[in-house]
Amino acid sequence: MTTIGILTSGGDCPGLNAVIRGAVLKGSEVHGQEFVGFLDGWRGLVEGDAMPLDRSRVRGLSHEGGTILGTSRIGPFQGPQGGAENIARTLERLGVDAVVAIGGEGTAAAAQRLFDEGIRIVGVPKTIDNDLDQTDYTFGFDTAVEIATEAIDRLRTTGNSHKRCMVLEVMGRNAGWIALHSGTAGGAHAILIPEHPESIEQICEWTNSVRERGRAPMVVVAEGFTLPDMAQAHSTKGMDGFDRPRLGGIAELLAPMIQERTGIETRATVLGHIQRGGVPTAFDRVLATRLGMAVTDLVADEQWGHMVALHGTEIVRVGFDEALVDHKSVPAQRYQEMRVIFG
Ligand SMILES: Nc1ncnc2c1ncn2[C@@H]1O[C@H](COP(=O)(O)OP(=O)(O)OP(=O)(O)O)[C@@H](O)[C@H]1O
Ligand SMILES: O=P(O)(O)OC[C@H]1O[C@](O)(CO)[C@@H](O)[C@@H]1O
Ligand SMILES: [Mg+2]
Repeated sequence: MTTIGILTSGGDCPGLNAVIRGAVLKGSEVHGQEFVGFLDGWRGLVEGDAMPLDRSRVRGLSHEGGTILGTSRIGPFQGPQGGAENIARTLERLGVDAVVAIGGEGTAAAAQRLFDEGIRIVGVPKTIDNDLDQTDYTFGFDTAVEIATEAIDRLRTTGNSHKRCMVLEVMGRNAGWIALHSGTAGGAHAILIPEHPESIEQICEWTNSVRERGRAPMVVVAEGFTLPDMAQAHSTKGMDGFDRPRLGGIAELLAPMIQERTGIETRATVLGHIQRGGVPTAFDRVLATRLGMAVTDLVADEQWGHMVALHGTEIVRVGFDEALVDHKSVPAQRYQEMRVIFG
């Protein structure tokens, strides 16, 4: 009998619970596996803090947002109990044979290091940012885009009523996927993403041309966007749990610049964690459930150091090392495709 320890790490996102449910149901039914859940991401693994996970615990979970296991940005190499050797001892003490880490590119990087040092670990890709390579989509992204699109629709009506320029800031860290997809779906007049800096003059040219047609400009900006003279993404919120700058606030910076240069009254909205909360879309529930089920096969086949991924409509297996070669950024051509209709 194989016992699997599941953990969720990094920012939470809708669909995590559906993965856990998919894994527990298929693993116990098809492979005779048993499950425990490590609490609060890598912290639970490092400290041996786990809860039992059986069929009854995962009942009805596919539509529930968040993660029943909790999550954090604490790393597996941090603290006196961290590091592969200590973790191996903890796993042995708890009778856990394999670890399933559900997370984004940061979690995959940590899992790769643990795998290199002998831990039997596999992964499931997740993040609203959609920036993990070697998978076409991560669950959570579709839900975030849906929420951001609804925000654009709502900002549009109030913007139109007051003839204002509305600037919406969305998440994504150093990737512009949420901005590009929600901006496209919501018909934004300009979409600003980290991969492709735009000057304030260009942004104002777009907003002016919208006003000249008698419309209220709608600008969507990703939190990681930079103007050409900015050395790094705007950050005034200090560091995260892994000592990286927390991004955000670029919309508040841009709005007065646009207003001053164009004379159009401008308002900024920062959507924030609303993008990560609540129920997953049907697409995310299906993807998450399939990934959760597939990861139990990966464990049964002892294919350590791999994660399940979406290629087209198929669930496939890829090495963490392959997924970590590149960060999945918005390609120039994908941005240019939309940019020709800005303004
Ligand atoms: N290169 C690394 N080596 C060791 N640990 C890492 C590494 N990168 C990230 N981690 C650990 O894994 C945690 C999760 O990574 P991160 O915070 O980047 O989120 P993520 O998995 O990318 O998910 P999301 O982007 O959705 O928040 C980090 O907070 C950190 O503790
Ligand atoms: O929840 P926290 O720690 O504030 O992190 C916010 C970050 O997490 C994400 O939501 C997911 O990686 C990013 O888009 C955002 O920059
Ligand atoms: Mg990430």
